[in-house]
Amino acid sequence: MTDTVDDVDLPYEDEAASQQEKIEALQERLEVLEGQNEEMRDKLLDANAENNKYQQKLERLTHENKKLKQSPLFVATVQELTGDGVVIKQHGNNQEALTEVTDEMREDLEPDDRVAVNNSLSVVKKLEKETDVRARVMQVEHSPDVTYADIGGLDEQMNEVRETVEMPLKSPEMFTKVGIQPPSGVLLHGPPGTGKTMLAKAVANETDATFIKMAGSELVHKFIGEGAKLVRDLFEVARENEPAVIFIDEIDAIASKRTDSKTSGDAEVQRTMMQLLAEMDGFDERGEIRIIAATNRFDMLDPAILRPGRFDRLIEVPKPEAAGRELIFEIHTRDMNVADDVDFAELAELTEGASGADVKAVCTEAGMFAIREDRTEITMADFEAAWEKTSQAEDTDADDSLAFA
Ligand SMILES: Nc1ncnc2c1ncn2[C@@H]1O[C@H](COP(=O)(O)OP(=O)(O)OP(=O)(O)O)[C@@H](O)[C@H]1O
Repeated sequence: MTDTVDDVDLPYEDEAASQQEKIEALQERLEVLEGQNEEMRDKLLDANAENNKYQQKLERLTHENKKLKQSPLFVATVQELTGDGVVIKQHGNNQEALTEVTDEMREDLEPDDRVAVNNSLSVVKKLEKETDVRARVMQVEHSPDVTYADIGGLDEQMNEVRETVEMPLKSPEMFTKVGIQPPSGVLLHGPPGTGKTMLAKAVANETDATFIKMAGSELVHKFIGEGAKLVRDLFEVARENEPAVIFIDEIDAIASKRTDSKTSGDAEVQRTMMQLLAEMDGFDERGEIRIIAATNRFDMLDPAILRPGRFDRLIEVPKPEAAGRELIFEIHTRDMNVADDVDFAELAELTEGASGADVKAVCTEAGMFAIREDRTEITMADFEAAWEKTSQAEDTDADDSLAFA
C-alpha cells in the first residue's frame, strides 16, 4: 500500500500515458488521501477525547483550589502523631482534634510544627515556624546607618519628619510643657524609590532608636489570625526595644479601601488592619515608640487609617526635581572616582523623571561601564550611557507590565 500521495506517480508529463492511466493514477492518489484523512480524523477524535478528559480534570482542580482558597484556613499546632492520624491544637480556641493526613504530609510533620487547617480541620499545609515568620517579616536594625546627609532633595519632608518623629523622641518634655500630643503616626506617600525608607531610617539613626521595618504585604495571610498576631508581635518587639521607630512599608496591602467582597481573604486583611488601628489607638503617644508608614498607592488607602490619632500627618515624598537629582548624584558619587568632565547639573537635566533609586542605579551602571573598559575613572559618557541603559530598561519593564496587564 502506498504510504503517501507522493508515492503515487502521476504520468502527466508522459505523452505516451493514456487518459485511462492518468485517471487510474488520480484515483490511486484519491484513495491514499482518503486513507490519510481517515487516520487524521481518528487522531483528532482521540485528541478531543484526551482534551475533554484534561479539561474536566482542570475544572475539578480549579474548583477544589477555589474552595480551598475561599475556605478560611486556621493555624494549629501538631500535638502528637498517632497510628490514626495527627492530634492538632487549633490556635485561638485551643480546640484539640485528631485529623487524618496523607502519608506524604505525615512524614514531614513533627510535634510542635505549625500547620494550616481548613474548616473541617484537615491539614492543608505545613507552616514555617513562628520565629522564622517573625524574622522574615520584621527587620530589626538597632542602629541604621542612614543619615539625613545621605538624603538629597527632600529638605521639606525631612523637616516635617524631624518635627513629628524625631522631636517627640528627643524632647518629649516640650510636648508635655506645651500640653499637646505629638502626631501619633506619620504617613509617607509617593512613588517607589524616592527615599521614604531612608527618611524613616535617618530619624531612627538620629534618635538612637531601634528601626523595626515590616512590609504590609507580609501581613497579608490567608490563615485566620496570623496577620493580626504579627501586628501584636510588632508592637511587642517595639516595646521591648524602646526607643523604637516602627516603619510599616506598603501599608496599602492591609489598609486599602474596604471592598464589599466577602472572601475570607479580604475579611482576614481587614481584621489585620483593625488590629493595627487598635494597637495605634491604645498606644501612648508620649511613649518612646513612633510609627511611620509608607505607601506608593495613597489613593487606595482606607480613610479610617488617616483619622486623627492614627496616621494623621501625611507627608508626600515625590520624585526629585532637577536640583534634587543633582544633589542625589553628588551623594551617590561621593566615593566614586569621577572624571573632571562629569557635570551633575547637566546630568540632572538629562535624567528628567528619575527617582532617587534611578539616580543611584545610573551611578552604579556608570561605574560598570568604566570597569568593562578596564578604566578606573568614570566619565560623563559613562553616565550618559548608563542613563540610556537604565531608562530603556524601565521603558521595557513598563511595556512588559502593560503587555501582561
Ligand atoms: N532622596 C534620595 N536621596 C538619596 N538617595 C535616594 C533618595 N531616594 C532614593 N534613594 C536611593 O534609592 C534607594 C531606595 O530608597 P528608599 O528605599 O528610601 O525608597 P522608598 O521610597 O522607600 O521606595 P519604596 O516605596 O519602593 O519602598 C535608597 O537606598 C537610595 O540609594
